[in-house]
Amino acid sequence: MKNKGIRNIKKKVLSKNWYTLNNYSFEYKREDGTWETQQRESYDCGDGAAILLYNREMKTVVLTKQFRMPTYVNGNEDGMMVEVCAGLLDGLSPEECIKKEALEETGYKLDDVQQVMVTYMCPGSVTQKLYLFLAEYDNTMKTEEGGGALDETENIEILEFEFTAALDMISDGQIKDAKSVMLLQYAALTGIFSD
Ligand SMILES: Nc1nc2c(ncn2[C@@H]2O[C@H](COP(=O)(O)OP(=O)(O)O[C@H]3O[C@H](CO)[C@@H](O)[C@H](O)[C@@H]3O)[C@@H](O)[C@H]2O)c(=O)[nH]1
Ligand SMILES: [Mg+2]
Repeated sequence: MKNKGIRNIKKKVLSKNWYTLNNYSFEYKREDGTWETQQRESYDCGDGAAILLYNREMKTVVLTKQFRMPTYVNGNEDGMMVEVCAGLLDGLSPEECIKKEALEETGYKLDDVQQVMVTYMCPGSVTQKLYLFLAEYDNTMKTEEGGGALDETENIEILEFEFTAALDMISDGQIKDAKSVMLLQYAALTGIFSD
């Protein structure tokens, strides 16, 4: 840890169930050189990877739809979220993870994936680092049914949209998952569908 303005970090586990909630107390060096003690709760749900599957010829993208409880209890009417395929690393490299998740959730077997960004999605309270990928797909790569791992009760619906329709879904609020917005807008900004 390289920041000389931070010292005496102490971790206390507040909750350790599915994921882990820690409280960190630490000393922070202010501009006038004095040290102040701060407390920050920090939710550790592991790092993850997400991927936008796109087909250049058909100008389509593959997305998923699933129930997300944390959104249901905070204003998302039916709790359903349209998202790019994503999952937690669970000890795999980001690339290994996203290939496994893509097969499990969408049924597409990917060989080439392109990492385009690494982001902290909620840096004030969640430790998660998220690796964002793009990959081309076509029908020959659909080797499995998809839908998510049965033992994880994921119940994932696979959706295929015209790219322009997916962008419209951001504007009209049907897509409101940050990683999905970022990847779709990245695709638009870098012109992956232009010849
Ligand atoms: N029993 C139980 N199961 C849980 C719990 N929390 C999550 N799960 C299960 O664990 C699965 C994890 O699936 P993944 O595909 O690995 O992850 P995800 O939930 O799709 O995505 C996570 O990572 C993304 C990328 O980092 C994140 O964007 C997303 O918000 C989430 O944290 C979930 O689908 C769900 O079935 C819990 O508290 N209890
Ligand atoms: Mg997932």
